[in-house]
Amino acid sequence: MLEVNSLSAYYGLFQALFDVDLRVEEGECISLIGANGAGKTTLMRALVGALKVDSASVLFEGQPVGGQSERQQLARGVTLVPEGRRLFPSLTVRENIELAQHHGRPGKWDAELLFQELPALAEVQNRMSTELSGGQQQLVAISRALVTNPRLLLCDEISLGLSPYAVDEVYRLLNRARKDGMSVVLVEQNVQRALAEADRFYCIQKGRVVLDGPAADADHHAVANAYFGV
Ligand SMILES: Nc1ncnc2c1ncn2[C@@H]1O[C@H](COP(=O)(O)OP(=O)(O)OP(=O)(O)O)[C@@H](O)[C@H]1O
Repeated sequence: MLEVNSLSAYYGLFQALFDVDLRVEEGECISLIGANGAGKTTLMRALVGALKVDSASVLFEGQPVGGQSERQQLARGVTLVPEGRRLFPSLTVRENIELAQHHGRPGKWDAELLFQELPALAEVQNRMSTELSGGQQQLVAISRALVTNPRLLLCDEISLGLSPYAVDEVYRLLNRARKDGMSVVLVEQNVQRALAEADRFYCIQKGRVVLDGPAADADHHAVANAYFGV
């Protein structure tokens, strides 16, 4: 479904990614693991079309992503849940979700299905998104992505700063969406969680993939070494 071949990415003269190869198959969940500044967000931005990269280096269903806008990627079924949530503060929960739905693809996921799945969110649907707890805001951010009916969902640090209960809620929603065959790429700072949620993982260090494989068989010692670069 998604193919990344020898991807390099730059911020001006600074090279942030070096020859990254990566695959995501239909229905698969992969985790990107790495220390701060390793290049995970840069990779996500390249996948969603938000960063200019060589057009042949990222292919979604055989079509180049490079040179496409985030909007075009959304229309093709690739949606990012950005780090920091980026909800519209002047809109209610429902308005935030409905606006995203309006810009997304038609499909099964809409505001009504989400409120059915998340009764606690339904109760606060008319509140301003800024009045919600961090965990609830993150559920809104994921909901906004789900109602675009993506085939590939990219999640950047969706558990950051949340309570353990809220983290479980966030992953419960994600796993519910995965049951419909959605593919997922996760950036997750909690390595245990990253391995527990994913089918496969890629460990990135200083812009390079240094270790990858099935998450279930991951050697935690090797992952820790790859993560810290020892
Ligand atoms: N807009 C930018 N301009 C210049 N350099 C940048 C920019 N964004 C990121 N970088 C640099 O690119 C490298 C990779 O950053 P990136 O944000 O992709 O890492 P990350 O693995 O997502 O880190 P974190 O976990 O802190 O979010 C870092 O050295 C960072 O300083």
